[in-house]
This record gives sequence, C-alpha cells and structure tokens, in this order.
Amino acid sequence: MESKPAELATEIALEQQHFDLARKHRERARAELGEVPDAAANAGAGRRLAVFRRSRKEAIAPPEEQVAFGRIDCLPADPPGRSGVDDTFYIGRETVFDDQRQVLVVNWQTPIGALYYESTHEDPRGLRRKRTFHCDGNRIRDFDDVVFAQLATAVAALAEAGPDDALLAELDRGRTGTMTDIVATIQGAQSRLIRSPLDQLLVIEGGPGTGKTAVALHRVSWLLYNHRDRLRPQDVLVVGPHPAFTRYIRTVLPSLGDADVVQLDIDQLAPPVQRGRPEPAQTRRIKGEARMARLLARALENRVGTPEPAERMLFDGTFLTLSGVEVAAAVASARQAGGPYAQRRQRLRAQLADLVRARGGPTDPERLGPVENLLERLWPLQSAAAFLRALLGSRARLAGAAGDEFTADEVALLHRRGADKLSEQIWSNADLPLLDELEDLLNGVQRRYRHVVVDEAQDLSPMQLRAVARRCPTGSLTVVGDLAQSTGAWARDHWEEVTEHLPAVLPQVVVGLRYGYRVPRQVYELAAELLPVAAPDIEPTRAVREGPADPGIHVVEPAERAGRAALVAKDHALGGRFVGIVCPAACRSELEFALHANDLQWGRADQGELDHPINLVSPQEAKGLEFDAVIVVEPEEIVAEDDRGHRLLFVALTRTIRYLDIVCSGDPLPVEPGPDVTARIPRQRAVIEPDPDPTVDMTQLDRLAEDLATLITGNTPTSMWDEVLHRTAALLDTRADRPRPTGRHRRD
Ligand SMILES: Nc1ncnc2c1ncn2[C@@H]1O[C@H](COP(=O)(O)OP(=O)(O)OP(=O)(O)O)[C@@H](O)[C@H]1O
Repeated sequence: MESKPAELATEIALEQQHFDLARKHRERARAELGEVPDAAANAGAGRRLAVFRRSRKEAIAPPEEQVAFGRIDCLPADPPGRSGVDDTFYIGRETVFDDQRQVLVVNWQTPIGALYYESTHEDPRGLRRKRTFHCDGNRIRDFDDVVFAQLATAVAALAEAGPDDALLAELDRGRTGTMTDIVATIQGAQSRLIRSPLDQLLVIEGGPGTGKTAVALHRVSWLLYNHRDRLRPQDVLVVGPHPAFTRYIRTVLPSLGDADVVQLDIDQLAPPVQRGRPEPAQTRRIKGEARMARLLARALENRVGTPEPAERMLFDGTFLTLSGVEVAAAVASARQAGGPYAQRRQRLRAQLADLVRARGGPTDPERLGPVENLLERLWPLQSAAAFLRALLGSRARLAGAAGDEFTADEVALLHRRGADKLSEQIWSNADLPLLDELEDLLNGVQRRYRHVVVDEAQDLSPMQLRAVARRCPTGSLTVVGDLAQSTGAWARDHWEEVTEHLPAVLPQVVVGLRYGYRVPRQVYELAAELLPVAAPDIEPTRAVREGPADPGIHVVEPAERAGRAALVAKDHALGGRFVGIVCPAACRSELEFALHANDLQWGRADQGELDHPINLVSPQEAKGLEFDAVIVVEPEEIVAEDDRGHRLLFVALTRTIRYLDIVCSGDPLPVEPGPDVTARIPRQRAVIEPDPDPTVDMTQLDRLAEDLATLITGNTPTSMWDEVLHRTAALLDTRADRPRPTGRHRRD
C-alpha cells in the first residue's frame, strides 16, 4: 500500500467523493435517456429510439452498483494517446461523463481498460500505480495498491503476480447455477485473449476452470464495443454443447450490456423436430462423419427424375407435347446451376413454363397446373425431415447414394424403419446435423453470422462443425475447449481435427490458458492423477487457490451407495451450497430413488434445469458447469461409460469450486484397470468409512420401537395391531408432508 494507515481514511473519503460524483452523473444519464423518444420525428423513429433507450438503460448499471472497480495512475506524459494532463483513470463497466463531457469513469473495453488488466511488474505499460477497490455497493470499504516502482525491489515475491485478494474473493463467492461476469477481475493473459483481433480463427484451449468460457463471452462483448461499426449483437452466435450449459451462461452477455447476441446449443441449429431416439455408438459415429454430407447431396440429386420421351400436357382441353430431349436439357441445366435444391426447382419451373409458352400454351401462371405436375414428378418438393426419413428407411436409396464411400455394413447401420407418420418420427441427436445439412442443401442457410463462438468444441462431430461453419462464412470464430476433456464418439487429440472442418479463410491461432481459477488445489491434484492415462500430452493447469477441505472419499457397500450420496448432497445443501451430483447412467435410477426417499428435490440437467440447491447431472452434461460442492458417484462406472472414460471422470472431478466427495463401492480413482480396489486409494488420502446410518442412533430407535410395541400390545387386540401400525404410518406421512405415502410397515 502506498498510503500509511493514518492517511487511509482521508484517501478513501477522497475516492468516495469521486464515486459519488460519478454515480450522480450515471443517474443523470439514465434520466436523460427517458426523454429521448419524445424528440423523435415520427412513430417509426420513436419506436427505434425506444428500443435504443431500453437497451442503453439495461446496459447502465443499477444505481446500487459500484461505478468503478479500479483506477490507474499513469507516469507523467505517458497515458496512451494523451498528453499527460489527466494521469488518473477510473475503470468501470461503462463510461461515465459529467455534464461537461469530462470522463469520470472509463469503460473496461477501451485500450485504457486494457492497461488496468495487463500491466505487470515486468511491463507496467507506462503506469505508476494500479488501484483495486473493495466496495459494498458504491461505498468504498478499502483498496489495494500496486505501485510498480516499489515492486521493482520486491519482484521475486511477486513473480508470477499470484492471485490478488479481489480475485480470490470473487472465486470464493457461492455459485447459483448461472455464470456471472468477471469484468472486475480479468487477468492479464485473459485480457490479451479477450482483446485479440476479430479477423482470425482463435482457438482458446486450457484445462478445466481456466476461464475459457468466461474469456470467450467477454471477448464477444469487447468485439461488439470495439467493432460496433461492423458488428451488431445479432451478428454474433454463441454455440454451447447442451441446453443446461446455454442456460448456465445466458445472463453473462446481457449483464455486460449485450442482450441481443444469439445463444444456442448445438442441437438447436437443426430444424425443430422431436428428439430422443437412442442409437448405437457405431451408427452415431458414421452419421457424424463428413462423408455423410456427400451421401446426402447424392441422395438428393438421385431424387431428380428423368423425363418421358414425350411429355404430353392438357391445357384447357388442348394437348401440348414437349419432347423428352428438351425437357431433359432443362433438367440438366437446373442440375448444373448453383444454389439450393428449391432455388434450382424454381429455375426448372421457369424453363418449363417458357417451353410451354413457346408452343402456344397459356401464359397465365394460374393456368399452368400441368407444368406444376410435371415439375413435381421431375423435381419433387422436399422437406428435410420427410426426405431423411424416406432415405434412412430405404436400403436401396441409401445404397444408391453411398457410392463407393460406404461399405455394405455401414449402409446397413444407417438403415432403419421410419415411423409410419412423419409427425410421429423421433430423431436421434446424430440425425440433427443431417437434417441441418439437408436444410442447407434444400433451402440454403437462413441465418449467417459475422462472428461465432463455439464452446466445448473438442467433442463436436464433423457434421456438427459443418453446421457451425456454414453459419460463419467470414471464418471469424472463437473456438473454446480442452482436449483432455474430449470424450464421446469424436474424442480428439489435436485441434486440427476440429479446425479442418471450419472455414479456412482467416489465420488460425491456438492460445492456451494455464491458471485454474475454479478447482481448488487439493481437488485438482486428485483429478490430475488421471491425466497420464486420460491425456498424456496435456500440461496440467496451475490451481490458484486452496480449497476448504480435502476431497472426501466414501467407500461403501453397493446397496448403500445411493443413500450415502443423497445424504452427502443433503449435508452440503443444508450448508447453503449449490450442489451437483455427477452420476453415471448405471447408478441414475438408484440415486433418484434415494433422493426421493430422503425427501430431496433436485434439478435435472437433462431438462436444462440447474435451478435447485441439488442438481443431478450426467458426466457428459457436466461439461462446462460448476457447483460449490460436487458429489461424484461410482467413478468406475463413469470410466466404463465412454471409450475415453478417464477423461469423462476428469471432467466430473473438476466441476467444483470448493468441495468434492466421491461416493463409490468400486475404485474411487480408477487410474488403470485393476481388481484391487483398496490398493488404488492413494496412500495419503483420507477414506471416510461408512457408518451404519450417519443420521440415526440405532439404539435409540430400537428403544422407541419397544415403547411403541408395549403401547400397542397393552391397548389393542392382536387382530388390530396391523391396522394401528398402518394408521400410524399414514399419520407420519401426513406430518412429514411426504408426497407419496410409504406404507412400508405393511408386510403384504
Ligand atoms: N479472472 C477471473 N476472475 C474471476 N473469476 C474467474 C476469472 N477467470 C475465471 N473465473 C471463474 O472461474 C470459473 C471457471 O471459468 P470457466 O467456466 O470460464 O472455465 P473453463 O475454462 O471454461 O472451464 P471448463 O473447461 O470446465 O468448461 C468460473 O466461475 C469463472 O467465473
């Protein structure tokens, strides 16, 4: 600190004056926006201004929020682009002017904001001092100073400039199921990625919790601010892996003032159809391959018919004949024309109408019914869903389109019986990119974006990547992911396996983040034991902070596993923590039963919900999510669930910001296959032995039962004992407000 304790109060008071002044002017700006629509020249302009006013007002921080989180003092005559007059800048979420247009607070997205994030003792970037405020609302409690000149003498202590208090406080904040922005605590390496150029394909890689998603979202906000001449919020698409993730991140951009960015999960790129059809892994894999795009294109071309030697049509009682040769020429020219199927169909229609007119047929389009019939026979109207259902349902059509790119076995894997009615067809996840590809072949992409962010990109199939690529012809993309977390049918080991399916029009850059902000050191060290098996080439991240406790390892009998997991979850939830239970499919029903039996409500990530204190997620859905406390159920089953199961377990173990518990009857950390469970538990790790029932004293329970039996035997004939017990159970159910009476005392 530059200030001595005696001077601190005076210094805080001075800073507070500036904060109060800036807040006064921020509120003035909000009030002035209320007057804008009245000044509009006409109703349309008024509406546009109202929209502008609303979005601007939403972008203005609420009155209670602090106006700035930092301040930088430049060395004399060295502020960027200025002449040394103002050498102090307050950095906040938005620029605040006074009524003379003097800047009171500078927006974090400006080059001056960059100085705040990126200055270090090694490269102070022309700064003398950097100050970080600690506030309650807009009231300053305290501040930390980094005085760069002083640091020169203490470089060793600050080498690597470890996490500051503001960052640690932010990381320790309890989670709620929605991600928040990190504007006040962006770190230097993150800032450089956020501010890197728009015109590139940028891959941001890094271990779990290194801030990849946070960086990508702040990058969007920064790009929108700094390229507002050519990038509007609706020109940007953010693609996530599944609905729970999209819901988890959905508030970050609006909180940064960028509400209109389009955020979808990868499946939402496809046309809306009924989903949920299970499918064998082999079929999923084939459907994800890029050669499927060629199969679909050939299948569509195969649907184009061949004309008869002479095409006879009846117009108003008169026959008119077109020769097969001239119709075939029109079809050939439509085939060769570029563009989607529907557009080329229009072209054929126009050509056929011209031929009919040239033979003296009608000119009125209303009277060209026979041309429409011929067109429908030669170039039938198609919808993506109807076409794909028919294609997958026909071995002959599949074989015809497969060419020599697919074996007979592969064609057999693709073939399936479709539902009787199109409206009853249930589609698999691997069908969705096929439908999207077909939609493009038939009608062309409806919506294109100037910049696209793809999160958890390491798992996407080539067909999914094609769906992303065609929406981004500029090639300006931010691709986010971690190869060590790459699982499923398309588990990757190199980024080129992903980027080769994306537009190659701009330079490609892969940049890594190395510091782990989410996962506490103790938890990361445990999870990292998997890395030599899961992803030997990946460099481990460096966890920036300690957790409150070592991971809890609960080895129990199989019958007790679910109950124990439910109780551990309950304990965490009672402690006010946001809890995630990562549960493999094999244990899912027993766990749901145990949660129910313990009267616990839970959120289901498979339904896009993370809205309960306790949430149930599959290891696959856990990607990208985080919780205060995570309970990982039966690691051996998680490993068994995927060809790259160790990576899936690595994902599961790295979802916590504070507590981790593993509840299992098998090996808690199956680093390599082996029967000896206990030998696999790392030596220094505490194993929590199961007790008979962690919540109930059994002796006391027996005594209570004895008392009850004495009471019943003393007051009721033997024939009524069961009835008394039944009524007692019903009373207990009512008192406990159980949704479903247990009636468990009944022996029948
Ligand atoms: N500079 C920062 N200041 C405060 N919090 C941060 C910072 N960087 C990251 N975090 C927090 O760390 C957590 C992990 O960030 P994020 O989800 O972006 O990581 P990730 O690399 O995408 O993780 P995963 O690979 O697991 O998806 C989030 O809670 C995020 O807000």
